Amino acid sequence: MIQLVLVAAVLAALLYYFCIKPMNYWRERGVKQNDHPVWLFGENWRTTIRKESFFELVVRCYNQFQGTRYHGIYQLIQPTLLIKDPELLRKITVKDFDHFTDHRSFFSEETDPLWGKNLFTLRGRKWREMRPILSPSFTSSKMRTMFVLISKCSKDFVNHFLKKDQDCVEMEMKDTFTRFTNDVIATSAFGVKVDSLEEPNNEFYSMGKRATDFSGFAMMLKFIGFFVAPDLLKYLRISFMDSAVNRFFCDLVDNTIQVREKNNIIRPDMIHLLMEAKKGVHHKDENSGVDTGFATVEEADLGEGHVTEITNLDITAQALIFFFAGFDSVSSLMCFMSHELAVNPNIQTKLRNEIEETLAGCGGEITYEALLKMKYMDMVISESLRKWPSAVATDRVCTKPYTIEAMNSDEKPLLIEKGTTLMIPIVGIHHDPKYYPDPERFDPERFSDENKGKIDPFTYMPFGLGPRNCIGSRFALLETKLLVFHLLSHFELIPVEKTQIPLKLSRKTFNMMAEKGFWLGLKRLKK
Ligand code: HEM
Repeated sequence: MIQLVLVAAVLAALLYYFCIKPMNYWRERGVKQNDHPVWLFGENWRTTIRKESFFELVVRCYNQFQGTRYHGIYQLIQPTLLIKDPELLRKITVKDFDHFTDHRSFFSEETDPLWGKNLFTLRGRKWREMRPILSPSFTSSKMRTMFVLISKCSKDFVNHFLKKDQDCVEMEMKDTFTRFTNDVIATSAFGVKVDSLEEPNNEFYSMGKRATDFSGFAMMLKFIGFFVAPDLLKYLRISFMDSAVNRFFCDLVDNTIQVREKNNIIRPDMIHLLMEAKKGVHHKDENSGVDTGFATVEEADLGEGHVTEITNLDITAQALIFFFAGFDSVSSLMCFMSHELAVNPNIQTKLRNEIEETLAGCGGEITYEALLKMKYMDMVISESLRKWPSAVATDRVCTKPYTIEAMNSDEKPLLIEKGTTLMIPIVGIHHDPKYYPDPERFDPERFSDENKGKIDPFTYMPFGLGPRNCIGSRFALLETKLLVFHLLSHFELIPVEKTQIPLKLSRKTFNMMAEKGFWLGLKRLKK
């Protein structure tokens, strides 16, 4: 009997400690929070039972407690401070960046070295060392070099469909665009040439799909496990990534490095820069400080004669995060943009007119400079990223205690403890009518020369904010512009029977996917 009581007491204590107590974290600090958070699941309950997409979750959380600058939520059992006020976002991501240098990570270097060592997950000094090594891969001069590689992939892509000799080709765009982004990142990050439309089952593409497949219930459970009890998973040596995928990418990078070293091959790609860094050679290029879009943080002072030690595993980890981001986020942007162009034919016509004028202006062959000068292209992409940001939210972890001073009588100074997670609700802000009237309307004019000056930079953040923003934003934009340029030069994007209008988001995947896929028709233009 005593044993039974003891077991019950221990269970009750565990239940209280793990399920109930964490859900009072914000209340105890006088911060507004949901009165009845779901034990153990917090705000993630509806996504777990697939009643809500992550996009919907972020918008719903953002809209709680209107008029406050921040409030508390629970991501599973993790207390998270959701920041809504643009000025506070500026402080956290730029001015007082020193207190919030890290992203949250639940991967361990031991069980998932490729996830644990990549730039997104790296923390503190390790991140400060790695970011300046990778930044030179994305400067304007590197983008000019990439332009040639990406142009080739874009032309191959369009030719593949021109060869079909059909007036209209109907297809699911996520699969199609992912094949394109796969080939682009394969050549520019890994130095590998593949054509995933002509060879649909090539190993690079299959492994990429396996590495980025986060669908399914088992994956959902794994995610929850990593979130709620990362140490337990580490102890049990459960890894996030499939071991075959790990091996494939590690072998690929090892072999590439060996062949290049043996044959003295120099290719202007990311593996080359990392190989140089491994030897202790640092490339200084324009913007080689941490380019944030809003501020430039100089390269970290690592001390006299400091040489960052880089292993082949580090190189693979960085190449893999580039691959992951390039594979999925960019293809999502292309899908949403194509959908909007298909359902807004007047916008598509205006963009095609600009494409034709630009092409005529540069003698029938698009140049890097001419592409970058296209204003309407820029406006359409900016609006696509506003309405459908591939990353619906991002985060920061407090690395040094920080106080948010009170701004009005409803607030008290709030001490943020080291280790606290903060959410930057990108999609919530992008859909706030206060900043973007009629937010569901797709309207590139919001970003015209006349209007864009009115947008507060801290209310537009598809690539995040401050020194920890997206390192690949220029690359993503260049790739999307080139693809759309070549595509619209030859085809009209049209809705077909299977096109879902209005588009609904899938509740089954972690990444942004359309519930019924992105079905569209490519109708050949009569020339
Ligand atoms: C449309 C495409 C893309 C979108 C919307 C996107 C968005 C983002 C966002 C929101 C973040 C977090 C920023 C923050 O916390 O402030 C991020 C980080 C990152 N992105 Fe992207 N991204 C895209 C494409 C790419 C590409 C093509 C690459 C690489 C080739 C890339 C590499 C990275 C890396 C390495 C980080 C972590 C940076 C760090 O922690 O220092 N992304 N991205």
